[in-house]
Amino acid sequence: MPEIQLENVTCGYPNQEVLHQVSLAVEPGKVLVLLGPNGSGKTTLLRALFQLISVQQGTILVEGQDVQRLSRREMAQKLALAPQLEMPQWPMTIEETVQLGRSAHRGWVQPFSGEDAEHVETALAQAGLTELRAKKITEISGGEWRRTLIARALVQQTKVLCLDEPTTGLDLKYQVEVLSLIRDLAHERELTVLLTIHDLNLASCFADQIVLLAGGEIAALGTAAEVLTEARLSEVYQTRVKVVPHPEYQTPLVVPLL
Ligand SMILES: Nc1ncnc2c1ncn2[C@@H]1O[C@H](COP(=O)(O)OP(=O)(O)OP(=O)(O)O)[C@@H](O)[C@H]1O
Repeated sequence: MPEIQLENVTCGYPNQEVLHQVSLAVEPGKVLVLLGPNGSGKTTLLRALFQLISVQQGTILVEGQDVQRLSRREMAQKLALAPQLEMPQWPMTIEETVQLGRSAHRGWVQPFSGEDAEHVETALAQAGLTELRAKKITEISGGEWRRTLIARALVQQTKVLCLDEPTTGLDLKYQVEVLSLIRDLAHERELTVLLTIHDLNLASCFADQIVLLAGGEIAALGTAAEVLTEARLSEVYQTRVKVVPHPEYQTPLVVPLL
């Protein structure tokens, strides 16, 4: 059974329908990468999955259950999101922010357990934040904040992890570290990952499956080699590209032509 399944999903905003009849499935332990030009509907798809916007038609299933029937708490135990646009509001520390990710498991009033603390330690280390844990989130860099959001999602210990542009603002080392970590968690611990990204070459290296969105519809779905073709990318992104074999791996490398 797929961990996540969208069946003919149509959704959007009061003044604009964004996704039209989108169907896709993510198998357990796989990394599915959503690609597509600005405004193609990637974030809208994640918002629909998390019920932040309602689905006008179709269904979204998580572990075979309709998300519309799940309570907020059940959702938070099944799905974690590292959002794209959240801004740090209060002068909390990085550690306190990451601890918030445990609330779905212990509720707001129960004390923090040893198990909660262990998960926080692990997530801080995985996101490279152990040394920075005491820093106020209002006084950290954009990349440190991005890693804090990823750690807060990891600490939820859900089976499904969704990340909206997780590498934006990260330097090269952390782009590779974050995506390697997420891919390893998927392949070794059966975490199911759905992420959006603009870097076609990172998508090519790290995705098990790619969905290319264009104008709220699926333009292509498959492996990197199946989806990332010169003709399709040039058409969808309206710019010329060359696709060559990666010098080290069996994945396509996309080079823009000026
Ligand atoms: N809150 C909103 N209210 C109304 N329309 C919105 C809202 N958020 C996004 N849209 C519109 O929905 C469409 C899809 O936006 P979405 O954010 O899903 O695209 P995206 O593929 O994630 O883009 P990007 O790569 O720029 O982040 C766009 O035309 C956008 O203007």
